[in-house]
Amino acid sequence: MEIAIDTFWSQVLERLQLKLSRPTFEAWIKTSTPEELTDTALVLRTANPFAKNWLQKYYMPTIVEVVHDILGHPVEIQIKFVPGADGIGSDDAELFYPFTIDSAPSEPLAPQATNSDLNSKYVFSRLVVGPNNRMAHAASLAVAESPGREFNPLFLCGGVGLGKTHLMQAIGHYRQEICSTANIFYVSTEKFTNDLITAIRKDNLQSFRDHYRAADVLLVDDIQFIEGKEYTQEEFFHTFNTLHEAGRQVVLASDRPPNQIPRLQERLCSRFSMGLIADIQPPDLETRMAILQKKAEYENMRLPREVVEYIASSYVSNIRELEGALIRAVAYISIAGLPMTVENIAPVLNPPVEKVEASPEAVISSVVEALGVSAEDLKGSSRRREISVARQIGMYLMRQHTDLSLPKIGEVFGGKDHTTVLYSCEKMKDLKENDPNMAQTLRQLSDRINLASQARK
Ligand SMILES: Nc1ncnc2c1ncn2[C@@H]1O[C@H](COP(=O)(O)OP(=O)(O)OP(=O)(O)O)[C@@H](O)[C@H]1O
Repeated sequence: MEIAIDTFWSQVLERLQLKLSRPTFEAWIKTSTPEELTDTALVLRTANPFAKNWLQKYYMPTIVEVVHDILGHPVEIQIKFVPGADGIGSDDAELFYPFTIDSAPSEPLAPQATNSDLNSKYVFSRLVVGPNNRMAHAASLAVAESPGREFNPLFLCGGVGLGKTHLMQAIGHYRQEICSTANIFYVSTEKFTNDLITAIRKDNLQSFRDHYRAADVLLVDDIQFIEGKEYTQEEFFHTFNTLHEAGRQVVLASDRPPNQIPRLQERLCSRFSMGLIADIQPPDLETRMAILQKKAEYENMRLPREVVEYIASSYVSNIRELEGALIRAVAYISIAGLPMTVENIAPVLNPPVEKVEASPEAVISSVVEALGVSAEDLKGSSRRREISVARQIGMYLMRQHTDLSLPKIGEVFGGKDHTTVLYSCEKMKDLKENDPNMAQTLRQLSDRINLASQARK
């Protein structure tokens, strides 16, 4: 009997959903599509190369069994991934966890074994997956399902508040669920260092070593803070080697890739880079909206779409700040007894960052320090891309943080015309709204200027 491909696939999904865990189903199966079904073959297309690998390696027998059951005869199953055809990298790529504001939140995975090192909220099911973190999510899930195999270490890197800790701890929770006796250690680099210092002080180095080397999965957060700590690096090197050689999984999180961590021993740098470096970018508007919606669902809040869009547009580069803004807005609305509208929440959200008046010198030196150009470059006329972008950023920030007129700003930048200053300001304003990376850079620079200026007051 002939069966329509859509009907067939819904039946497959229905059955696989019962056989597989939710994150596995959501990440690997639900994102795949059947491309062709004949009497003898089924061709499946996956959403990313990880999914192809993973389905082939670990889920083929389950898929074969389910397909056989539905069709009543065996077929050959081919799994393929076509780069570019899946929406990876495209702006409108769909999210892994579709949900609507009116639906009840789906249950987070109930951990069967709890681990007091881990925050119970940082599970895969609470994480929104968008184009910004899709690869990091897929790699984390792969590591959680099959630690110590392919990506060892997994090095998660990305800016502040973008979900590195969340992903890392989700690996820990998921692994602990699969294997309740596994030793899952989550530790900040600071705690690792402090434990080491205490062990040395108490002349107890062996028990420190025994402890960390007993990990089945070692999750180390903020590894960039190991920079320059020679003794910690030495000890971590040996811990890392022992675990790696024994096929145990190491996951590291950092705000920058290993080769950009200053004063990191070469041998550690090369070890940190030998697995997979998965970066997390600032989320786009659609993903930010999805994050707010998901958060609201878990808190049992109903948010009008325009409110979600308004908050998501105001906070671009840090998900922690985005969540903080939502909490502030909700608290204000409930205390004031007002309806949840954009007009009502605007006063507590705007401006997200207080602007502090700064001197032109403070702006210049912040740009120089952060972007690695010289003051002469900023005042000169070089058209090299990194210099001209730094100059435009400097002009924009000077407009934001000082009272100088456009011609005066032009003077500070080595006698540029006021139309050049205006053009730079407009361009940066536009990029700030549309380019999450630039928004993050401008935000960090603004924070730096604020801090420097407050310190001087
Ligand atoms: N994709 C996401 N979906 C839902 N929530 C997210 C997502 N990414 C981050 N968050 C939430 O944002 C907050 C900050 O995330 P997290 O602490 O993991 O960031 P981080 O990158 O480790 O930050 P830091 O650099 O400060 O250590 C957390 O509450 C986390 O749950």
